[in-house]
Amino acid sequence: MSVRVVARIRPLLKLELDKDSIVTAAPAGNETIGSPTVVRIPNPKNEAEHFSFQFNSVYDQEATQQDIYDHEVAPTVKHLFNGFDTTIFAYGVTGTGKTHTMRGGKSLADRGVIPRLLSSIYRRSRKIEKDSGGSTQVEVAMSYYEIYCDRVYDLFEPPDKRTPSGLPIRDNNGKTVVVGLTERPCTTLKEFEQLYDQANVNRSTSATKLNAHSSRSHAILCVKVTQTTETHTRISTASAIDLAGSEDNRRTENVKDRMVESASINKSLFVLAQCVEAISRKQSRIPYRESKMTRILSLGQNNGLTLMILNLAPVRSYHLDTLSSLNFANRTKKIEVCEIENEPVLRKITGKPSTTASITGSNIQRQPLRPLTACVNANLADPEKKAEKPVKAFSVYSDKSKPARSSGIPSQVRKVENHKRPLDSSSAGPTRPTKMTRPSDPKLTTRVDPSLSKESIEAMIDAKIEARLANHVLSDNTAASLQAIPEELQRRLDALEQRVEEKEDDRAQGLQYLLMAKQHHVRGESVSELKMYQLALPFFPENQKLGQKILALQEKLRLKREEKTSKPHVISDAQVLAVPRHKYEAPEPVPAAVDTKDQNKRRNRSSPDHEDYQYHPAPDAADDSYVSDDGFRFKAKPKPKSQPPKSKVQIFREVHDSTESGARIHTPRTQHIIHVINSRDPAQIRLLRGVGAKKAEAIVNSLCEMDDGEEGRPITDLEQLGGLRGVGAKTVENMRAGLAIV
Ligand SMILES: Nc1ncnc2c1ncn2[C@@H]1O[C@H](COP(=O)(O)OP(=O)(O)OP(=O)(O)O)[C@@H](O)[C@H]1O
Repeated sequence: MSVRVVARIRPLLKLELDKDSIVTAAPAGNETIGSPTVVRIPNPKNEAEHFSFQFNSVYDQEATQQDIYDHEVAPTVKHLFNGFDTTIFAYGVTGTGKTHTMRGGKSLADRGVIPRLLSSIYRRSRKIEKDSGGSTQVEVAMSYYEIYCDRVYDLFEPPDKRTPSGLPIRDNNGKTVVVGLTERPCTTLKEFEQLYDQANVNRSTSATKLNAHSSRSHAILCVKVTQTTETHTRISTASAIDLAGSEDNRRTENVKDRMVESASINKSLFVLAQCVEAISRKQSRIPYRESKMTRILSLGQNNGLTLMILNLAPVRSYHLDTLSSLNFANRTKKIEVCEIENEPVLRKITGKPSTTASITGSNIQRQPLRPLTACVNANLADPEKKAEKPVKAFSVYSDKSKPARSSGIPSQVRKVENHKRPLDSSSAGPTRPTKMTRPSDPKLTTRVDPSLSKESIEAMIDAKIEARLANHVLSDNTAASLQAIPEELQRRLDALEQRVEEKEDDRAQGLQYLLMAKQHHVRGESVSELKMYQLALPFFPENQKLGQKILALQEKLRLKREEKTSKPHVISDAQVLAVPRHKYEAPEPVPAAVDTKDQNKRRNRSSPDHEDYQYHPAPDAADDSYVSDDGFRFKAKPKPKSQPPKSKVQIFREVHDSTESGARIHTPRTQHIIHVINSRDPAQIRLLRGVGAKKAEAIVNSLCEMDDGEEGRPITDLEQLGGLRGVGAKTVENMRAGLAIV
């Protein structure tokens, strides 16, 4: 079963009424009537041509909240009660209507997917209780948290009470869990709404140029439904995720904090795109661990139903962003997820399981919770369980167009196919490999496929270590049992865990550079783009495409410089770049041209790996494949090969000089550094030598602190720069040494 992907085109907003809509919904193929399943958008290079993207369903500007809920979400409710976990997430660029779709407004008509879903859950609960004559009890509990700047915060805790480092997440038998999250029971819709509204106040939102209430975090709501009969308990979870939107900071005009948030949002979405890319290429390693959001979302790993709502803005100003979202969604719809229902467990006679987490904000003791989208049931962990598998009955989402909606707002939901799994799985054909069906006998798992690469074996070992660590943390709730672990063993476990984290940090750093390179590429800033690729290279030293990309960019810049030989003394980005030598010499191949008219033919001509090429707006943008995961293999970060150029121009020797009036004038190099620092743009600052992502953020924070109420006070010399927190003379010297005329 693949992830169901539906697109929703939002209406024009008040300020956009004079703008033209370029994104439209259409029926598939040559049909003129029927439910739209295709998004059409012009080729930015040739408006006469149109790109078409097919999804499971497409909702145009007129679609109401009720339409989306009735057709897409309501059918999942009964599966939730049949024991399937469901995940619904909204994806899209900032300001395209994700929060509107998920949360919506306060009026009845405006209510989004989440309140409607809860309303259905409560209705169904009451019905089940009534129909069973009270022998089945249904309890609903919720947890709600956000991932802000790659840290997990409980939204039931006000920001001032949060631990700055956020809640830890752990893998438990391959599932991701947030440790120490509050879980609140809510017995009525009213109670839910109160808790939900209260928690939303704690969510990080800010005004940007594109959205007055822009979400600065990914918000994950988990609703746990526990059905208890006299003999069994069945738990399933609905996760509703409102992702933060990707942002083009030329358009948001973000500054300071917004930029830092934006970098984190863009990075996590970039990693998500990487995961989707890796899954669609069937790679053995999916880079889930490179961001908390992807770890938690676990797209393609979670069992149950997954629905992605792709939110789109219809206007031209979003053109390239919309294409990029469409490309992403196009890959996502190919992801297969496993349809495994949660099995009921025999109930212990002593009483009902509590749906209430015993942990509250004030209680320091951490409690492991069930995972979120990749739901783990308490029952799964129960080794003694021998419950019969219920017959599965739920619809399988496919890429086929859904049946035509009869009129504007149909009352009938999608036809449901029954895909029943035999009670005895051994009698059926091959079962899908899932975490739940994996043999638990260690002897069975030690057989290693000889075709596995060294890296994938390492990754497996790391995953095992992590799982053991998580088991260890999660299975022993009591302090007493923790103390029982010998000190030496604990120390070694800690060291192992640290090693895994460090590895991932390094790799994430490399990906961060690639992300920045892509951002510079989109802005046409070739020099910065090159710099970012060079910074990424030590993390992926064997990636040939990356090497070729660097060579091609160097060549492009060299040609540009030759054209500008008449201006040798003007310091520019190109001049301040220290270019390391690299072993790759082959010139970069010219990417295939993009067209849609004849998609199939073109597809055959372009790389077989890239079936989405035809949708890429520009030839350059199509050459993204270097960021895919297959070529990257982790290596310990080698020392940078580039050395500062030996012959430096004397003009840079002096930090500053004095004019007759006593005022300081700076050398071009100093001027450049001061200019970059005063831009307060972490992306620019980290181009300076010796400045990583963290330091760039620290510098911007330190500058903001310096403002002291006065907006944007600039630094005027290198002494001031050296005085900033976390900078110092050595860093300043390093920054200067990184600048030279080439
Ligand atoms: N279908 C719709 N009908 C009416 N208004 C809409 C619709 N979708 C979005 N809007 C309006 O568009 C604006 C932006 O929407 P919203 O805040 O939901 O965007 P977002 O994608 O969540 O943005 P961000 O990623 O920045 O949080 C809001 O004012 C919202 O009310």
